[in-house]
Amino acid sequence: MAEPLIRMQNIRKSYGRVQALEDANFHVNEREIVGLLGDNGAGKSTLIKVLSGAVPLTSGDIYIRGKKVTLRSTSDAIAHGIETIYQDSALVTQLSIARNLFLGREPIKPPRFLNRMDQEAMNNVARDLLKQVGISKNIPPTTPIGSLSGGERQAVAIARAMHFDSDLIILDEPTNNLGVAETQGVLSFVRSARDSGHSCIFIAHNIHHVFQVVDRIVVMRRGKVVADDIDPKTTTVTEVERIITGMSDKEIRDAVADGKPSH
Ligand SMILES: Nc1ncnc2c1ncn2[C@@H]1O[C@H](COP(=O)(O)OP(=O)(O)OP(=O)(O)O)[C@@H](O)[C@H]1O
Repeated sequence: MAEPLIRMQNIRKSYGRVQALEDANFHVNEREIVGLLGDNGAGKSTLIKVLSGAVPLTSGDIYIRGKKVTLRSTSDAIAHGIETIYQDSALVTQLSIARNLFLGREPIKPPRFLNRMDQEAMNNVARDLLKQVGISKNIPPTTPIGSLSGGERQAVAIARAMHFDSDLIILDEPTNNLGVAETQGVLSFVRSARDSGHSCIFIAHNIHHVFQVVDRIVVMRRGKVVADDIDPKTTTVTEVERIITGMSDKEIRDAVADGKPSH
């Protein structure tokens, strides 16, 4: 079988005496959207922070396409093609969509020694990207981020990750505080990221949003991954909720072995 894009093996993370991750095993395949679910304190954010280089792991290994990597910082993770989009995705509200897409990585116009940003190149790329994620209608790339809705801002952050060729885009609660139409927009941006060859990890407390967009669901409990191959097409929301909160570890093992949670 092909190596997954990302494999995290026996990951442990302790914060003093708190064991946030306990031998967690997790993987993401190429072109796959994985939904990461779990109750408060289950360890989702810690797992993602370890993968995005934001916190160091205590022990365990991370592989990208089968090659072991060490992620010492968020820039390390970005250099390895892992981009994390938080709710407030570090966009600068006063700057245009185009400038935000290139923040810190602006193209320079020739002659290079004059060090002038290539505004036209940025606008052209921005126009294409906005079309790809489906928000090009009547929104010019020169529009300041401050005048976009929450959903459109998420789209810009996703477009940025797509343009800079992130293999894995991690979305931490991207639909929080969004209305129904905006949520549908964000879900479709996530699908377009997958369709153009990217993988995504999608974390959301709203399990219905997860069901609408992911290819596979992974559930964490008390620092461990307790189910990692739940198919949203053949499993119900109620069954997944039971795995998140209700079932004993043995019940989950039996249910996952049967391919379906028992009733
Ligand atoms: N910086 C920290 N210092 C100490 N303990 C922490 C820290 N961050 C997380 N923890 C603890 O680690 C455990 C896992 O927390 P984590 O935030 O990863 O869970 P989560 O599944 O993301 O929860 P939520 O859905 O509430 O965000 C919890 O017991 C939490 O209190």
